[in-house]
This record gives sequence, structure tokens and C-alpha cells, in this order.
Amino acid sequence: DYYSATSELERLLDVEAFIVEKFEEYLDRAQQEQDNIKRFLDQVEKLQPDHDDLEGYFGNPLNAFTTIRRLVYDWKYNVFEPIFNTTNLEDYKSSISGGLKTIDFKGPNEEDLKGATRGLLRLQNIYQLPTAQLANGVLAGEKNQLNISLSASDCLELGTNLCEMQEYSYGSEWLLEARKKINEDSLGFISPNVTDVEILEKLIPAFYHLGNLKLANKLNNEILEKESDHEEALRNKVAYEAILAKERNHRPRKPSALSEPNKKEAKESYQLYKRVCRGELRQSPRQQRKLRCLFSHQNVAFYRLAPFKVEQLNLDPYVAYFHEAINSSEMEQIIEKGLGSMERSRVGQSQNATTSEIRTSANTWLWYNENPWLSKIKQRLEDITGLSTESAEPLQLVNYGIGGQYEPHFDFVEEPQKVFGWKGNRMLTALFYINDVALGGATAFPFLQLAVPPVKGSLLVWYNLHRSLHKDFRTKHAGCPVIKGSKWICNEWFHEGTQVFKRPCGLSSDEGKFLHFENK
Ligand SMILES: O=C(O)CCC(=O)C(=O)O
Ligand SMILES: [Fe+2]
Repeated sequence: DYYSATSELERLLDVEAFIVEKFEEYLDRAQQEQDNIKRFLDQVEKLQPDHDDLEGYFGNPLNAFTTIRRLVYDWKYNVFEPIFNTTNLEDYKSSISGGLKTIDFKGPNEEDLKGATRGLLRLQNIYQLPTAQLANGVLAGEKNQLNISLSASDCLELGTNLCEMQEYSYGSEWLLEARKKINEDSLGFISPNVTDVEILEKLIPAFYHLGNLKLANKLNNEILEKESDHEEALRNKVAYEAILAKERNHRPRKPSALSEPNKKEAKESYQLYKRVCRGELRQSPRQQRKLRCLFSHQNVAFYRLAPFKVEQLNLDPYVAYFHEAINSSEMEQIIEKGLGSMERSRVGQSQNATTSEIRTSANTWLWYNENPWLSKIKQRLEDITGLSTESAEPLQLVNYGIGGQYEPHFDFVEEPQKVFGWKGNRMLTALFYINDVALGGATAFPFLQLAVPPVKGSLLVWYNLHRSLHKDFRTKHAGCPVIKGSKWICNEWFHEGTQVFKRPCGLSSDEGKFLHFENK
């Protein structure tokens, strides 16, 4: 008992002092943790975009990427883990986790981050954007057009993902960028875990795979200078030096098994697509000489008063803009109506259709019978094309996001009877541009050396089939990646089935024309 002797009471004081000390330590630590969390929260608050222009904000690929990464990792490391690892107040924990469930269920995951990585890679590859510039928000020229720079952790994440995808060349560039940024990074504290050694650990195998063993070895030594007992680096050192020594004895090294030559990149149409999207490849003045801008009534009485504004883009095969073909309220109505049912786009036919990197967009369909207000648009499409919509498809609404694209393809199918039955193949494509795209997103015709920039309210029209209904392989086309902004289009496919008096055959068959474009 404590009441009978003072000595025991004295001991009690000692115990109390000890407890005070421990709790002070604990509070100090908790305070530090809270300070960290508070700093993180302040920073996130500062990063919050203007909510009136979220479309503009996420139209910027760097904002989209860094937001996804923040939600996938930074919250976890800076808030959730510290709180859940140290707090034992059950009710506090459960009130937080209750609130966080929504984030857990609906928040982006690592797959989203990989998708965003692939989007940026596509932009870089197709538009040839230098890594250091892109990391600082520069797309072309001097200005920081994207108004944001990526942090060291963003660059590390990109580099790591790219190396995992065996894109060692781009991957190593992003890792080098991360290295540059760890020193200058004002947002560095957001992911305090990024260290130079951590970056080097990713960078070294990348250079090894690229066949640059000298550099891999040099960087490996840099790790050892910092951490002389780094096990992997010690192992690497032995292996690398052995190979380098052999090389010095003039025994050439077997080329390392680099990633397989890329089938897609090897295709001529893909190479042309990239050059057309970049604006490197265009029609020559000679090719453009016969193109005209004209007012046209297309033989419809009404349009004699208010003719269409036609801009010819190619005569054979015929490709043309019809400007101001749809008005603002119609465009708004289309987007509003479709917005709720947009789904990731697929390629391939009906049951076999799958999502693919070939087509990164979301789409939905608007049926004329369910949307009587579309009848005016339908009538206008008939007037413009002179074709019947009886065998046409529903209107398709499409939205492309970060790096969103549609790689070169034909709109007609191989076996129309199987896929479309009596309606036959897709004879003509009519494509409304529903918004202006800040940068990128042209519709490209690689074989025609033609990139058609989206113009809000304009309709792009082209024939996919020859007059004799044979496939015209020159009409291979694509949607170039969106660099900034987002792209909304709405398209109608007219089929051959009901056009017998609308677009009759010529005097001779077109069979066998331009076949060499088929597999190019
Ligand atoms: O996005 C584009 O500009 C082209 C779209 C396209 O070719 C299609 O949807 O079939
Ligand atoms: Fe298409």
C-alpha cells in the first residue's frame, strides 16, 4: 500500500515523472505527424483547381496525371497510413474510414495511373515532345503552356511505370528528370520517400536494358559511394565489371534482348499517321490546287436561301467540311443527353468487341426513335449528303480525354453481310465536331497526307466506298491524340443498303483500285 510509508509515495512520483516524459515524447511525435498532415492538407488545398473550369483543368494532361497520382499514393503515405498506424482511438478511426470508403471505392487506382502514363507516353511519342520540356509543362516553344510542372515523385512514377512497360528509353529519361527535380522540388515533402538511391535503383536496369553498360556501371558506383553495403549494387558491380572486362578484350557483347520490334510502329500507315498528326506531312500546294471553298444548296430548296459552307479537303476520295452544320444548343443537348451513359469505347464487332489502347475514348449511342428532337439533325444530314438514313446507324457520341486517340483504321468492315446484314457496309462517315480542342485531336488521313483540325459546329464528311461499293483503302483514318483539352465528336454512318437511287454506280467497276493501301 502507498499510504503507510513516504518512500513508496516517492517511488510513485518517479513513476509519474516517467509517464509524463513518455507522454510528452508521444505528443511530440503525434504533433510532428499532425504538422506533416496539416502541411499536406494545406498543400492539397492550394492545389485545388477552380471548380468552374474543371474541364479546362483536366484538359491539361499533367494536371490529370498528378491528380490521379496524388489520390493513389500521396494520401496513402501522408495521411491514411500515419493515422491508421498510430491512432488507437477506435471511434475516430472509424469515422475517418467511414468517410474514406467513398474514396476507396471510387478513387483511382494503380491501373488508372498506368493508363494516364500510357496517355502521356502516346503524346510524347506521337508529337515528339522532349521529356524535360513536358515535365515543365512546355509543349512547344518557350512558354509554360500547361501552367504546371511535374514533381520529382510524378517523374519517378512515370519513369517506373514506363520501365515496367519495357519502354526503357522514355523511362530512363523520366527517371533522369526525377533525379534533377529532387533537389529543386518544392512539393518534395508530399512524397518524402523519394531519394536519389531509389531513383538510381530504377535507372540502372533501364540503362542495362538499353545496352549502355558503361553508364549503368557508373551509376551503380554512385549508389555504392552513398551506401557501401547496398546488396544489389554490390552484385551488379561484379556482373557489370565482368562483362565490361570481356569487352575490353575485344570480345563483342551479344546485343541484349531488347523489347521485340514493335509491329504497330513498323506499319507505314502508323508512321504516316504520326507525321500527319505532327503536321510534318501535309498536302502540297499542287495537291491543294483544285480544292475549293463554296456555298452549296445540295439541290435542296431550303438551302438556296441559307447555303451550306463547304470546304473541300480532298477530291478523290472526297473529303469535305460543312461548316456551321449544327448549332450550339443542339450540341449542348447532344452532350447533355449522352453524358449519363458514356462507356469506354471498344473495337471489334459486337460480341467480340474489347477495350484497347488502339481506341482510347468513351462513347454512347443516341437512337432517333428515342430522341425525336434529333429529327432536324437527321434531316440536315440527309440534305448535306444526299443519302438516305434508312439504313444508317444511331448517332454515336464520342469523348476523348488525356492522350485519347483512335489509331488508323477503316470504317468499313471486312464482312458487311455478317455484321450489318441487308444494310451493307459503311458507305459514308459524317462526323460533327462538338467542341473546339485546345491542342491536338485532328482527324488524320495518313495516305491523303491530311490532318483535319476539329472545328466546333462543323461536319466532316467522306466516302469510305467507291461508287461500285468496293472498299476504298485510301480512306484509312485516325483520331490524333488530344494534347490539351478534350474532344467531343458525334458521328453518323450511312450504309450502302438504301442508296441505290441516291448514289448510283459509275459506268465501270472500281474493283481492284488502290488495293496496295489495304495492308500498308
Ligand atoms: O476522332 C476522330 O477524329 C475520328 C473518329 C473515327 O474515325 C471513328 O470514330 O471511326
Ligand atoms: Fe473511323
